[in-house]
Amino acid sequence: CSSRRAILYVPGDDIRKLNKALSLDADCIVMDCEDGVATNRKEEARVTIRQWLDEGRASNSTSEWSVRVNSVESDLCKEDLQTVLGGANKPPTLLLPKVESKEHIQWHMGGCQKINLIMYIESARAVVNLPDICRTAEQLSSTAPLKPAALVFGSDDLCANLGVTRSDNGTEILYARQKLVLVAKAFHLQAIDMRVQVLCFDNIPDLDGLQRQCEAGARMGYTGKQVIHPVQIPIVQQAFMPTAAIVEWAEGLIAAFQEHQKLGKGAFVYKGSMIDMPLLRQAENIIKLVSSNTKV
Ligand SMILES: CC(=O)SCCNC(=O)CCNC(=O)[C@H](O)C(C)(C)COP(=O)(O)OP(=O)(O)OC[C@H]1O[C@@H](n2cnc3c(N)ncnc32)[C@H](O)[C@@H]1OP(=O)(O)O
Ligand SMILES: CC(=O)C(=O)O
Ligand SMILES: [Mg+2]
Repeated sequence: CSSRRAILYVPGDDIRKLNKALSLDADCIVMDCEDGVATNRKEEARVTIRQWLDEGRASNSTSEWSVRVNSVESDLCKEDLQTVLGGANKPPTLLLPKVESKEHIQWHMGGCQKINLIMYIESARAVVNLPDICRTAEQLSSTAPLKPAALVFGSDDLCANLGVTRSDNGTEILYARQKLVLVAKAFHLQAIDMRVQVLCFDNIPDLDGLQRQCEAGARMGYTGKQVIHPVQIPIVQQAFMPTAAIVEWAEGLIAAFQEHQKLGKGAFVYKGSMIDMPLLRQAENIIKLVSSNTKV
């Protein structure tokens, strides 16, 4: 299946935006019950999402239509799950915000079926407990119906929790951003990067800033990013797809590696760099990324 490069939030109570999302090419649409929905509209969001699923509104869409419920600690989560999962058409993926401990995962692993699980890491406690959270999710998934699929870096809530204000490049949360990607890789989870802070200057979308931030995230090992507006989708999708030049380099390297193996050479020079097994693996990762990002 294709990986999630652009993950678009749509407030679950906003029918106009849900309809709009049908015409967009986001890899994953997040129908939100959480922070994009006003407190007095939570019920409206749940019911709208349930209806949307019941009516199979997105059945022809190539996007993955997922749902972000409210957090375990919010007192809204149980009702969200009952409504959102309480019909025949279940969302393929559930996003759990503000996961802070293995107990939160154990709470969720209780009662639903064969659904991908995406966990938000967005507090100091969550960053500290991250390996424990992932290990618990992995262990429980062998018997429970939720399948851990990805970690989301919730930079906005993390900043609120840390008592800092986010800068555009996010140096104040760099450690957490790097830790998340490292732990995600250790547990074979996709790492989904933070959303951009600045949307536009003088009403003109800051797409260059978005592009730069995607490239920085991709260099760290992230393979997708959260977006909140349609205009951001193609920039993110392109930034998380290796360029033609990189693919050509990787293909050439793999071919040269095979030739040198036949000659009994484990190390050789290709386009000015020393190549051995780890470089082969890096090149293979690029080819895998291209095929997982190509929708069929
Ligand atoms: C920290 C977090 O948790 S992030 C997640 C929570 N936040 C969100 O979910 C916010 C999602 N985004 C939005 O709601 C909107 O983009 C806003 C409120 C920021 C701006 O909305 P608008 O003022 O309507 O933006 P704008 O006028 O530029 O929109 C252009 C078109 O795109 C649509 N659109 C904008 N955002 C979205 C979206 N997220 N999903 C689908 N369609 C959208 C608008 O409805 C509009 O469509 P129309 O021309 O058919 O009316
Ligand atoms: C996206 C999100 O939930 C956050 O940044 O807090
Ligand atoms: Mg959040």
